Amino acid sequence: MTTTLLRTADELHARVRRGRRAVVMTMGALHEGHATLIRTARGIAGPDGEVVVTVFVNPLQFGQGEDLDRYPRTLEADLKVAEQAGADVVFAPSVEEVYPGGEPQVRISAGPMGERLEGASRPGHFDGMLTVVAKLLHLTRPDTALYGQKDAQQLALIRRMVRDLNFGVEIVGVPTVREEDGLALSSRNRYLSPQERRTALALSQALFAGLDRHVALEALRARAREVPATRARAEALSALGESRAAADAHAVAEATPGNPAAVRAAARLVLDDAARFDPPLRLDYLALVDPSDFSEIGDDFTGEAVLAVAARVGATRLIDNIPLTFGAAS
Ligand SMILES: Nc1ncnc2c1ncn2[C@@H]1O[C@H](COP(=O)(O)OP(=O)(O)OP(=O)(O)O)[C@@H](O)[C@H]1O
Ligand SMILES: CC(C)(CO)[C@@H](O)C(=O)[O-]
Ligand code: BAL
Repeated sequence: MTTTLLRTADELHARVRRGRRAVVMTMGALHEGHATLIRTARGIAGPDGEVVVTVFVNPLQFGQGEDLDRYPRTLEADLKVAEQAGADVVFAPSVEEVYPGGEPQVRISAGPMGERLEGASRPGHFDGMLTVVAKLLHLTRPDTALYGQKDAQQLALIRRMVRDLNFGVEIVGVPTVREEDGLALSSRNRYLSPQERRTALALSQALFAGLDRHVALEALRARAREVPATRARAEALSALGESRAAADAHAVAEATPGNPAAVRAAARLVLDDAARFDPPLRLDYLALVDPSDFSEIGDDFTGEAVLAVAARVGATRLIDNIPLTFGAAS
């Protein structure tokens, strides 16, 4: 398969559409995470449809002092990755092509969800991101658009925009692709020195520590449901001198409340440790949130949640997250 490079909206519009169109939006510097999105898009579009990959470093979503100028731009290599993964078209417009009148005066507002976590650390980021996503959806007119779970808040906001503003496009989320040691693939990983990369591993390790604690507590919780009179049982076992069994039954009885706090604490321990590494990890946030609005979940929360982390290592800011389900088994 040969991938066609298009640079202008006119070229894109002149292209005769065929079958189902699936779009993957990127800022370039493509890696295996992007390739996975493109392969998934190929599967959705099928052999008779088409896959369009956009490559555009959007100035609108970068704040002052962020890495807009040094963000890697590697179009030649990107074309090869896109082609190998099955893209029909790479649409790589210039800034002037996307914003012909300069910065747009009318923009999408991300609302309250866009002010939390990433939005609090990067004011205006999500307005700029949604504005370009809206433009790219209008330019590429896909049936389906795919985004990575790695940028969970971005994915949630795009879903919200599409629903709230009736964009009429299917949004598909793709699970995070990781290195073998757990580090989430990210274009910004290429900024890291080997020492910084070692420290950066703490992000995913913290999430997995939170996940391990979560799995253990959910198992206890499920057992608590099976044994209704657990506290009474613990006391009875204790009275009989069965101290280990009593301690176990006690843990089951106490497992129900406080799971989110315990998950946060387990992750936090790993991050606190990494704050003492050389170079140190500087935590921006660790949060356990409801993915429908990215607000912190309470101790009695049940359903899908996201454990999210953002931190700086040297001059590089990285994010990662992991989905967790509370009270799954009933
Ligand atoms: N490791 C990954 N797994 C799955 N999807 C990913 C991964 N990394 C990026 N993506 C997705 O690829 C799309 C384009 O992302 P982008 O070009 O910003 O790459 P990135 O690696 O996230 O870069 P950055 O370092 O800027 O965060 C987004 O939908 C993003 O969520
Ligand atoms: C969705 C996106 C391409 C918009 O610029 C960007 O935020 C990204 O690469 O995740
Ligand atoms: N990967 C999300 C885009 C950004 O960091 O600007």
